[in-house]
Amino acid sequence: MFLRAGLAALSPLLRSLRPSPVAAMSTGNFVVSQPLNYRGGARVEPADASGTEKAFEPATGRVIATFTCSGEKEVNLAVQNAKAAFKIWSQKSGMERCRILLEAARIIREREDEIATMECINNGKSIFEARLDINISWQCLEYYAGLAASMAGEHIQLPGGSFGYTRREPLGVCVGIGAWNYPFQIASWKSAPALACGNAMVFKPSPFTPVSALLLAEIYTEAGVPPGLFNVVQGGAATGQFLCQHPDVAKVSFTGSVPTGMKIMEMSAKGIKPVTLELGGKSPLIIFSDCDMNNAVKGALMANFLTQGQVCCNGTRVFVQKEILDKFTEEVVKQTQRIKIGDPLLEDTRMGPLINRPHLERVLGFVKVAKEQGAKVLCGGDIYVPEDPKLKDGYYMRPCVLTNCRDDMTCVKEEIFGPVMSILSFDTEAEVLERANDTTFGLAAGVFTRDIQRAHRVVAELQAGTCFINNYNVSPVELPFGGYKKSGFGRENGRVTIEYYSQLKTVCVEMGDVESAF
Ligand SMILES: NC(=O)c1ccc[n+]([C@@H]2O[C@H](COP(=O)([O-])OP(=O)(O)OC[C@H]3O[C@@H](n4cnc5c(N)ncnc54)[C@H](O)[C@@H]3O)[C@@H](O)[C@H]2O)c1
Ligand SMILES: C[N+](C)(C)CCCC=O
Repeated sequence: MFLRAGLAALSPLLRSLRPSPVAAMSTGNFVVSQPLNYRGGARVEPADASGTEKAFEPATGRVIATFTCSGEKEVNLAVQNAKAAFKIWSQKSGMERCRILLEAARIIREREDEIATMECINNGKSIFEARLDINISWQCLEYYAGLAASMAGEHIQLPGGSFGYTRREPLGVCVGIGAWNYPFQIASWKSAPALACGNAMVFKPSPFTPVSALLLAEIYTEAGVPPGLFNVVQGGAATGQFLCQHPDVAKVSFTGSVPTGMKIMEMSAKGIKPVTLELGGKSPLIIFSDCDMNNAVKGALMANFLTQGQVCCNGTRVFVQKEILDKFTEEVVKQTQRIKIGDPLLEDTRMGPLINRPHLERVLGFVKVAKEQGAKVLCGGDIYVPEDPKLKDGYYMRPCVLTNCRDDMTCVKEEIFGPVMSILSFDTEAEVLERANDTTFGLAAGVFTRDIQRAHRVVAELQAGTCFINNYNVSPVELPFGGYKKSGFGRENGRVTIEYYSQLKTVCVEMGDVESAF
């Protein structure tokens, strides 16, 4: 223990002697040189393979890694490592877990720039946004560290001095499967509550963004978790299936699309495993004529263009009350055209490339269909080629604002997952509520109005798990996040998530004699 304390005291000094990894990283020169699997507290090459994948730098179109997808044997090794670590970790007190998670949060904060840079290179989001994501990530660890120390059951008095109590116990080995739009943040949102509750985790990032979860794994190890407590396996559907079907996995937490979520639920049902599903959306943003126009315009941009529009909870159906439609639209277009697109590692860039070529083409395809169905493109919706020659093969497009939209158009009904905002107009509150709720999704919704009674009345009627009043896409870790309807169930963040990573044991204690029925 003293040795560990001594090393911990020395580690800031040792870190300051390391060459800064950030200084060496810029767009166009990073390649992955270390194994991308993490097991037993170290990076490892997978023990077997189920194919290979390539990871790209979206800003340049360069391949940064060709890696082996983990097969059944590697998945099993990761689960067995997690099982062994679970035995040690689950015996620790909440306070002991709290200290280690706080140390991990501190290291993330210290390495924020390096992690954010890695996120930019592999995902394409701007460094400005990536820093926000990493910020939210360490806050999430801090938040659950705090809850770890105060997790407790109940004491219930029974007749005759007898009593009962409840214990909140961990589940065991939990699996996290992530999407590519918030790679580090998703890994943090899943692992922090899981570990705080005393579980171990095997995490599989999206094959498009395999890199940054490894940094989190290394940080947990440096902070002092037992080797094997947080493991990373790589791959796509096949690797994900091995994880979900593994008999020693107690829970699956999934972030991704609705069709994959259905498969995860089916597989988990066979093993009676609880699942958390954080799925897609097509969220409404309702702008009433009495809104603060400046804030409403800023809110609409926040609701549509973060991470190049590749955000699950984006408010892509922007309903604007008729009286202010023209003024609002004009201002939204003006501000959208000002968004600086380009190299995501430059400080003034606010929009980088989309995740890959097929996805860029898919998003442009949605714009094409929108035009064919009668929508009008007010700006963007086309490929953008930055001046810098090293970016010419990147996956850039101009953010798009569509008007003349109708509720039955494809661009209004389907999740595009790109920088495409559809503006619709409405007359009355009752009408807009009906139209806003007319979707199979229910992830998020927003309302801009100065009328406080209307604001609360409207959100009470909106069928969405996360609602914003006079803002959009902010995500304090203290607030639960998750969906209604086909956008999934279970929650991430907030106190309630403890319930999704633990189980309740009831203990009934007799203080007298047994009154037998026989
Ligand atoms: N609600 C949320 O919190 C949230 C957050 C981010 C993204 N999303 C949603 O994610 C989608 C985009 O992400 P995506 O394209 O990575 O989604 P996806 O469903 O294609 O993939 C998500 C993850 O599932 C894995 N996977 C794919 N098939 C699988 C299978 N059969 N079994 C097990 N794992 C499998 C993938 O490899 C990946 O890691 C969008 O719909 C978006 O709205 C939701
Ligand atoms: C941090 N945001 C912007 C709320 C996004 C959460 C994850 C959804 O894709």
